[in-house]
Parts: sequence; C-alpha cells; structure tokens
Amino acid sequence: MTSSVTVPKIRIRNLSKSFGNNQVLRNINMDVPEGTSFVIIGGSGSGKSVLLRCILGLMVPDSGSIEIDGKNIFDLSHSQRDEKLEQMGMLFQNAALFDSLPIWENVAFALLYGHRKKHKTITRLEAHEKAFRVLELVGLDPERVGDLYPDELSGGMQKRVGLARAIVSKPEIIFFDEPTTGLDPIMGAVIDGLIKACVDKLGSTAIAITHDMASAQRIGDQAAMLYQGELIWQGQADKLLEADNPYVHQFTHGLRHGPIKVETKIEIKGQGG
Ligand SMILES: Nc1ncnc2c1ncn2[C@@H]1O[C@H](COP(=O)(O)OP(=O)(O)OP(=O)(O)O)[C@@H](O)[C@H]1O
Repeated sequence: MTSSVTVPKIRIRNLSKSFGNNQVLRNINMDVPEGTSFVIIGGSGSGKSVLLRCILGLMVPDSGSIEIDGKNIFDLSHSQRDEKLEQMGMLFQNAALFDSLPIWENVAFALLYGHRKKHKTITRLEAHEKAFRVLELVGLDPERVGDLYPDELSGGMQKRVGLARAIVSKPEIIFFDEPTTGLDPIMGAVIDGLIKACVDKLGSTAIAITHDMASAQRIGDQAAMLYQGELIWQGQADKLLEADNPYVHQFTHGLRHGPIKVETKIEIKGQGG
C-alpha cells in the first residue's frame, strides 16, 4: 500500500530572528498548502515584514527552516535561490513602481530584465504585447495608460499596475504586502477581488500581510495572527472575527481594551471598546 504525503508549498519550522536584544520572530511554525491564500495579520511591529523578508530569502533567520517545495531555501546555492525568487511575484505596499519607466515597461520588468532563461529571448515588442494583455486583466485600458508614467496614475490604478507586474511571469507564489493600504474601501474591495481572481486563475499560492480585516477575509483561505513575534492563532480566514482567542478578538474588532496594550501619550477618557 502506498501512502501519499502532500508537501506544503511553503513549510516553516521553528523560525526565529532577533536584532540585538529585540526578538522579532519566535519559533514560527506554519504550512501553506499549494494553491491556497494565507493571510498574516498583526499589529505594527509584530514581525510581519520580517517574516515576509525571510520567506523571500532576503533576510537570514537565526534558526529554523523555510522549505519551498520541500527544499530549505537556506540550503540552496545563490543561483538556485535566485531561481526560486524568480518563481515569486510581489505586490508591495506602495506598488513600488519605477517612476522613470512607462507603465507597460513597469509591468514587463521581470520579462525584460529578469534572469530566468526562458525570458531572455523575449523582444521588447513581445514584452509590450504581454504587458498590454496583463493590464487588461487587471481592469486597466492599456491603450490609455500603457505609455503613461506612474505619477500620472491614481493610487488605485498604481496598485493595479503593481498587481499586473506581480503576475506577469505567472509566479507560483505571490506575496502581497498591505495590498489595500491607502485605498478607499471600495477600491480596496476591487483590488482584493482582482487579487483573488488572479491568484485563482494562475493557481498560485499566495501570502498576504495586512491590517485590514475585510481584506484578510476577502483574500484569505487561511489566516494567522502574529503577536510580539509569535503566531498565536491559525485557522480559516472566514473564522477570524469569531475566533475565541482574546488577542485575535481584540485585534479583529479594533477594541482599545483587552490583552493587547498600546501605549499612548494622552489618556483617552470615556467611550468603551
Ligand atoms: N533590519 C532591521 N534591523 C533592526 N530591526 C529591525 C529590522 N527590520 C525590522 N526590525 C524590527 O523588527 C520589528 C518588527 O518589524 P516589522 O517591520 O516586521 O513589523 P510589521 O509587523 O511589519 O509592522 P508594520 O505593520 O508597522 O509594518 C520592529 O521592532 C522593527 O524595529
């Protein structure tokens, strides 16, 4: 009889990271199954970005392992790690577009300038056509915006361009860093819908970090909460608001009172919550 064991796309074990006396990640364990969207929530300074940087291989942890497709990324050679990085797409918090490049070239950046061999032979014309197709996919009119520069677009449009750039190489893993920050609630919902649609269409595995509960529930299949560097809760994203963990409850409901203490310089009187 054969037993089939499914290897998670991303598997993190006993991951810890400190900066001097500041222990930022404490013994993190987490599995992200292939094709699922995993959302990490947590307050400011809880370690979300550091965790993301470690998974991207941009920061080396003090201990623990991060396996992608069953291989510890810290055991790979530089070129193997670069290859893994090129299977990943990333939508940064502020879209992080190159101001000096037109929109289409921002979208096609990985195709034109990435290291992956299969893209080396792409012509500018092919890259241009591909960028136009992906811009359409994220709901932008390529004829109208393709030759503009980032500062000529609104924040919501820039996020769409950032999403187009993140998916242009059909990455196996996509990271979203605060995808709805700075957007109005309706545009936030639109971007979340696009993210979900793109991830589903590509069959990618996604990791998103966010403070935005509505966004976490729209994007995520699974969710986890980081608090002071520890993953204190993991479960289904649609159960976040009902979680009976008091830290998760306080955070997801935005309550001032609870186990999470936030220092303020002024005393706020009255109003419960
Ligand atoms: N390169 C670094 N050197 C020293 N300390 C760092 C470095 N990067 C992060 N930290 C520290 O790690 C802690 C967690 O930071 P991190 O950026 O991961 O928080 P976060 O949860 O992403 O917060 P936010 O939601 O505000 O972006 C903070 O105390 C921060 O000062």
